[in-house]
Amino acid sequence: MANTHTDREIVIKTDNVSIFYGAFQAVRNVFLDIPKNNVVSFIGPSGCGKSTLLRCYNRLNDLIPNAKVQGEITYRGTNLYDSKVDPVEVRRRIGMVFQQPNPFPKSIYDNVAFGLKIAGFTGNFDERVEQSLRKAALWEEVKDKLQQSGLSLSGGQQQRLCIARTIAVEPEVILMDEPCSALDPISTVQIENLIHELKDRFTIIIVTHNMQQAARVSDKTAFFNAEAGEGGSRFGYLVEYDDTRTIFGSPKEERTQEYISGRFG
Ligand SMILES: Nc1ncnc2c1ncn2[C@@H]1O[C@H](COP(=O)(O)OP(=O)(O)OP(=O)(O)O)[C@@H](O)[C@H]1O
Repeated sequence: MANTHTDREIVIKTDNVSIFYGAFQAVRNVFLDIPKNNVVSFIGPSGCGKSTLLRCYNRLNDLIPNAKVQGEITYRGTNLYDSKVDPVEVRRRIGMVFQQPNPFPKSIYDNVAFGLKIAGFTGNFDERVEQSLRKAALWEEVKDKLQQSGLSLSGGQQQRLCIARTIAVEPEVILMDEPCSALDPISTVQIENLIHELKDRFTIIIVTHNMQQAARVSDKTAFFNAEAGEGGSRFGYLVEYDDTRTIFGSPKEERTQEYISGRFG
């Protein structure tokens, strides 16, 4: 039977990628393709390199001294690490939402408009700000107070504001690094519902510690683990990557089964 997920167009290819911090190898030999309009979860025990790999997809590791990427990451056929590629343009197309909501100390309106200005947007700002806040399921709550500080919002609203800010510049991919871990359960459900709606327009990669969340929101799940290598230091590697229902229902690897059933990690 045809697999609808893997038959989809591939947006990002991860081809034998290893990532180092100085001499320390944090991630080893990862192969992993991200299909268009899928939600892909990265799960695994602490320190297995989920965030490290995620940050490579929009070259945020460039900002970490000593970080080095080996192998090839291609976005729509272009090597993201080619010397001709502009990391600022990469980050416009591949946006990021962080664990702690981090609005700018500016008005709600300006939080969304700011990135547009930087990106050189010359269209109708009011319209784009409203659209972005609507897509982030925040408009109804803030439409009468757009000039109030973004910091006056609740944590869950701040996170949706950060999502609005990210989608305003119309990226194709959104990276989310534990986007709900600082939020209460109701805000978490709102963000999970939002992720469902956003996948019609965006491709989403989400790092999460919450396995139920991975099972609820994602089409595909990548399970990573960490193991001691030569010299005793621990490196992260991809154990198994498949449709989420397979990973949580009938994984091929024993390590995955142990992890999802709570026997380690
Ligand atoms: N800036 C850095 N400099 C040096 N080592 C780092 C840096 N960031 C992460 N590491 C190391 O790389 C390894 C992978 O870390 P990473 O944060 O990617 O794992 P993770 O799976 O996302 O963990 P967690 O689930 O705890 O967030 C760890 O051993 C970590 O200590």
